[in-house]
Amino acid sequence: MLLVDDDPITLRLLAGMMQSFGYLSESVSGGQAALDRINDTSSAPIDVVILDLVMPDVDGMMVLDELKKMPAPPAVIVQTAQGGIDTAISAMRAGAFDFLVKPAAPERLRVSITNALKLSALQGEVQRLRHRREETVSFDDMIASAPAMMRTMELGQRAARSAISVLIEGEAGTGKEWFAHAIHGESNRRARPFVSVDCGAVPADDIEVLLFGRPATATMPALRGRIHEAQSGTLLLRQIADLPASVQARLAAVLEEGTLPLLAGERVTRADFRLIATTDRRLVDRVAEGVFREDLFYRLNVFPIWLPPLRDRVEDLLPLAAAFLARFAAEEGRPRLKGLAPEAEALLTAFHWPDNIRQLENAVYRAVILCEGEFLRPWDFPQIQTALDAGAIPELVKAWQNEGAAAARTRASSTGHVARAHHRDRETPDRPFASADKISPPLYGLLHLLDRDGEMRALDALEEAAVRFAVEHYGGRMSEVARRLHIGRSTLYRKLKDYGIETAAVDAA
Ligand SMILES: Nc1ncnc2c1ncn2[C@@H]1O[C@H](COP(=O)(O)OP(=O)(O)OP(=O)(O)O)[C@@H](O)[C@H]1O
Repeated sequence: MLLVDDDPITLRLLAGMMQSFGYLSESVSGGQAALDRINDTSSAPIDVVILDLVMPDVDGMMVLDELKKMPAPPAVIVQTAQGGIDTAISAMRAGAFDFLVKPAAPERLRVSITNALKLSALQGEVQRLRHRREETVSFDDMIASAPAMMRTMELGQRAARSAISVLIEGEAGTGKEWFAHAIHGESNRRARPFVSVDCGAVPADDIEVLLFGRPATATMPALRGRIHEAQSGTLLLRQIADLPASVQARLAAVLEEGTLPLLAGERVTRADFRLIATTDRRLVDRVAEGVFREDLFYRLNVFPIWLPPLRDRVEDLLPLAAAFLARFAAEEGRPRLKGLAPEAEALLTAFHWPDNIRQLENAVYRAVILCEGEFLRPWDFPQIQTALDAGAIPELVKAWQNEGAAAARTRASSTGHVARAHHRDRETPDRPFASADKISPPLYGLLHLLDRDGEMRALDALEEAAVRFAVEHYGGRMSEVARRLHIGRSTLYRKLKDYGIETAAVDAA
């Protein structure tokens, strides 16, 4: 979040709210400083700006005008002391996502931020998919801001500027095909064909004809190969390690001679395609094993790029999950779905994702289908939980789970509800990093005592979270909420008002 206001007190208030909501925020005191920060590509990208309209020098409207010129500007929530309808209309016309009158109620601001984040994730995803369809994917369409990806992206951009052959290696589902699209989309061949062949998916007997075509015979017409179709564009050979030996030899010959395979009656044509090959097996090992031709390996390995696995780019995990969630929520008609609950984020972060981004995409899809509330919770990711239970978790998390399960069993056996409590505990590995702060995990674990910087959250923020949870947990039955919290109903209603918690109380009468 970027907080922009010339009033230091407002900035402090907003920063406090952001901390209690669990968002990372930065504050600047003027419009120009805000634009400088948003344009600063060396720092983490800004998702949402909370912008004051009335500021000296560069004011909020000028900031909005500048942001409109950017290809992918952050969502802007405008905040101003002027509540006039004209101001609101001008700000929305200038591209603001929402408009709040100062001082905005925390709950109203939180809803606005949640919606803004959802929208920006969806917009990004829509743009990425459109680019994919139009074959104009660029590196900007890749969700990749992890340090481990920076060098890789730079290599990809360099490769895009020439016609050099590229070998992309990396575990399954790391985004190799997507990366190849980006190289093509940023090259000067972007308007030319992009032809993709999955060497692992085509039967060995057919791949030669598919790739190189065949002249007409007495019974069959001539067939152009994929290699001919890629002329002047890009040829992507996926799973190149699966190419049968005879086809490897032919491909090596085409690359050596630099001419397209002749179909009957054609003139010799110089081969003019950029070759990109991908593999999830180390090609050099395949050469050592004697199953991949060394000469072809050297022809392919001119510009090798290694895509790191998702577990080595944890910074990208939650943005990827948010983008997938936005897409699937839209596709599946779940407009109420707002995002990932912090416990679900912790669960995803603790997992090691052996099948990488594709696995994350599938897990989020499944969770969107399973989810019945507004936020994806740990129990919407049953397979990930099972995998974690199976021992694929970091030692830190494992230690906490054992501790949590033991605590749950002790507590449950003392109340005679062993099965239910254990089940709950398995369903809610709520604070996987809790052992780091030496706090024994609560059974339901929805209350985070520490903020993202590892500092204690303010008491009123904790109280607010507890009240919110209680209202949700008891389905808005206020007498039950008050009874469980050991407070009077009037105290409860005062707290609801103080914290701006809107409820449709079912027993308010
Ligand atoms: N940086 C990214 N941003 C958004 N989506 C991505 C990104 N990288 C990969 N994906 C998505 O993840 C899925 C897997 O990507 P992709 O098919 O490119 O992986 P791969 O490494 O080629 O897989 P395989 O090894 O099985 O061929 C795809 O649906 C793709 O859209």
